[in-house]
Amino acid sequence: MARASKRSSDILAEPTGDTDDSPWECVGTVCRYREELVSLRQQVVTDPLTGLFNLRYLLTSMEQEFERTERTNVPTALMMVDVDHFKKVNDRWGHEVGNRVLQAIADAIRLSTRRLDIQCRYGGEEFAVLLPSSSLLQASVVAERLRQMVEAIRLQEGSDTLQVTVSIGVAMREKGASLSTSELVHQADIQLYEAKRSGRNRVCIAPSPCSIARVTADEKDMMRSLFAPRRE
Ligand SMILES: Nc1nc2c(ncn2[C@@H]2O[C@H](COP(=O)(O)OP(=O)(O)OP(=O)(O)O)[C@@H](O)[C@H]2O)c(=O)[nH]1
Repeated sequence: MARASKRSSDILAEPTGDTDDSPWECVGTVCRYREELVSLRQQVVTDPLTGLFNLRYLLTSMEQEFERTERTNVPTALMMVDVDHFKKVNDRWGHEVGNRVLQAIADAIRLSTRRLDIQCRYGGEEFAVLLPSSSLLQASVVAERLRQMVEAIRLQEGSDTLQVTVSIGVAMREKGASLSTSELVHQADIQLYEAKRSGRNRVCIAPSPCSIARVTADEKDMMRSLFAPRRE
């Protein structure tokens, strides 16, 4: 499972149709221009903090995958992932450490999903993963794997160890469903809200009940110490 995953740069460095002996590749100033073009294409669809795709790319990809679902009769799933109590992380450790947490979660998303999946930062401390050709059951397995992977992350901050969890909502679009991109996001968000409401650190998928978070006593102690008032 642990393997290099796709980054947005993989897709964006795709060939432009020029052949190896194209002037784009071998004439000095023109070569530089081509690199700038690739870099600009990359910036337009990439979240700079995490290197994941941004919302713009997610929405375009959802439209494409919905078309594929209509043609192939294979569903598309969406996971919405939100960091639990992230404000407390920022408040206690500062924004820079908060950013490191977001980067670590982005790495976990890359590692726990397939290269074909579209891994995005939706905004703030919320992420989205689009899973082409995936049923709700398949997506729920991926979501639970990600939940466990994030729960296992330990970030060292001075003499303290920092741990965070995520809540995840999953929804799916099948062939023939009159479900727009924003409606699919909304359905996954409803499940995400349910995961938060029922205790956080869990995956919720309609119509199943939310999976029970497996937090050990040691981890609960860790969370308590993390969120305790700052020691002077
Ligand atoms: N470090 C950092 N913090 C961010 C970024 N974007 C948003 N945030 C912070 O994320 C926090 C989100 O807080 P809330 O929306 O209250 O959510 P929460 O504390 O995670 O609580 P629950 O979602 O209910 O578990 C806010 O403090 C934002 O300032 C970012 O790019 N970097």
